[in-house]
Amino acid sequence: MHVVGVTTQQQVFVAAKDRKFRINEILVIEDPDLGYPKGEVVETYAYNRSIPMGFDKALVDEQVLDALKTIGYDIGADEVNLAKVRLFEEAVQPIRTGARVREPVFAEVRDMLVKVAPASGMVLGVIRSTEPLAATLEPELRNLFMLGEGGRVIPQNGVPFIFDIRAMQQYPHIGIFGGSGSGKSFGLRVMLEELMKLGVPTLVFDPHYEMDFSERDERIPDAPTYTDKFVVVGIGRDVGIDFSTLTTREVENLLGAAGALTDAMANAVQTLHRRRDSVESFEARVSALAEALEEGRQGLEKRLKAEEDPLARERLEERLRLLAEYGNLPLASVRGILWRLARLKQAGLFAHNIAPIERALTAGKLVVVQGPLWVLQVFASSVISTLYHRRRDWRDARFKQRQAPYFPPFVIVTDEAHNFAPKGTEKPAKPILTEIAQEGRKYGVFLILATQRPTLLDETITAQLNTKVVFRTVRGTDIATIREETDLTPEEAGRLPYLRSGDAFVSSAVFGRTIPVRIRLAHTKSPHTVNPFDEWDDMRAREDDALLDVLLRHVPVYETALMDVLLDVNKTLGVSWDVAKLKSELDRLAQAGKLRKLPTPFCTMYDRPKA
Ligand SMILES: Nc1ncnc2c1ncn2[C@@H]1O[C@H](COP(=O)(O)OP(=O)(O)OP(=O)(O)O)[C@@H](O)[C@H]1O
Repeated sequence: MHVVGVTTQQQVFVAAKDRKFRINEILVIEDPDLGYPKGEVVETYAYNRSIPMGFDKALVDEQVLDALKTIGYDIGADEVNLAKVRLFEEAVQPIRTGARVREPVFAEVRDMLVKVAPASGMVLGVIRSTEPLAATLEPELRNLFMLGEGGRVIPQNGVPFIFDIRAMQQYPHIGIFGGSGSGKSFGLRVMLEELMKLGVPTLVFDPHYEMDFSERDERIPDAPTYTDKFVVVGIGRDVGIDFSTLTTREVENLLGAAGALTDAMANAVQTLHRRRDSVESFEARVSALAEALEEGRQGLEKRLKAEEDPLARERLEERLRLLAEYGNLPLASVRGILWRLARLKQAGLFAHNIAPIERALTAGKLVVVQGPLWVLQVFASSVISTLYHRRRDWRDARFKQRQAPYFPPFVIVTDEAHNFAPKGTEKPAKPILTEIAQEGRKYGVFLILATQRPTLLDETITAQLNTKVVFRTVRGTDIATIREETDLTPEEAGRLPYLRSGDAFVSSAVFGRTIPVRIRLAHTKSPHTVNPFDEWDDMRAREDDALLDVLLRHVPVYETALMDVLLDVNKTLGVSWDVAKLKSELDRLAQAGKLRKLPTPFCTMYDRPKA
């Protein structure tokens, strides 16, 4: 391989007769005067007899052709491979044309590619186009994972990409961007496995109910198990919000998340909520006021006059007091609050507290919080604020040499991040996520935010994501956002729509340049990996088996005597079929070969299929 054509201090062309170039591969230029500069292939071209060189004048000019001839190429006869190579560091003077070029050995590029040992970092996959370096890798960097290529499972075939979690202290927060099916969720799973490996306390919001790590991918030998490293909690089932700890502002936010609040409603909440209110005491006050407003002062007074029961009198007097105090609040607003409160209660939001989450995080585990998206948003805002402040209080207290209970540093992870912190609109968790994006580093609280739509994510937050993992992205507006927010070159941005599932560019301040990565195979499987059509087929097969079990108790079944069979089917399967439905099912099973249909002289008969 040789340098050919006009060279600059940033970029050269390299030609080769006997090998093809890989995009992103690293090459060393043997120019001792310049200290053996290294660069990365950013574009490749191949020429042969049918596409001779010089054909596309824009790229290969006379000087390239002359240089090739000088070093012994037979233009037009030989196959010529050409690569545009961008230097990692600008050379102090242009590179000498004709200089020899070679593949590096691993030791020469180690510092650029590997920043931390596999045991201390997140081993996310392989750096693409580093196959030539595999032979010279150190033993501790080999055989760390398996890769999935075209449906096959293959061993690690290059330099591992290991993300130094400690570097987050300096360059906090990670963004994961990619369109549907690009491998974003898969990549997130791999990251979470690595966080569990490292024992980093992690809080995951899982709107897709997919982050469970119990099931191993049996294709991967010796895959670690994660069962004791994570817990899954459901909002309303295991965790919830302790209403009595909420400030009035937080109550307002919560109710607003159940349905937008009008100004009058917000005012009503501010007027009616009292510190340390339980959900019951707050609801009782609001609903008593609603009844009082409905009945009016005169009605209440009339009833009070006629009422003799002391308890009932007390209730009426209480209503009159409420009316005197809050009678100016519109009934519709008060009812609006009740409706929103009921919605939150129905979601189970106030039935539990966050103790299970605190316990698991303190034990260095990963906690997956599941629930419908809107409930998750409400819950996230509350739990993140509480835990962030707990961490902050501990740090601040330590700084001021005061005592405060210890709370560990932690990572917050969410998919569909644009729903939690959208650009332009307010959502319950947005203020706290923005605060953590800006200040979290100081306290050891970090974000990993995944989204299909980076353009819709709040810009303040996007700007704070110091590492961005970019998967296949097709939408032009999202590509434009990614270009603005990363150091992806125009060539790399141009490749974004064509990346395979599981390939990504990692643009990170930690590395100072974009690194192309193939994400490793996850050790565990998502509960959703079953194809939905296979699942449907399975379901139907199971239903058929249950029906056949009943029918075979009655074979041969005569079409003219179906009553007993029907009663048994209805009772055993818990259905309420009529004779026509049973007949059609018998015919369907016969057609599927699961029963035999036989005409007899008097009627049709169904029997076991022949063995
Ligand atoms: N690193 C990888 N290696 C091998 N195959 C992968 C990899 N990543 C993803 N795939 C394949 O691509 C499919 C889609 O990936 P994934 O479900 O992660 O996409 P996604 O970007 O999260 O899409 P969505 O947002 O729709 O969930 C996976 O089911 C898997 O078969």
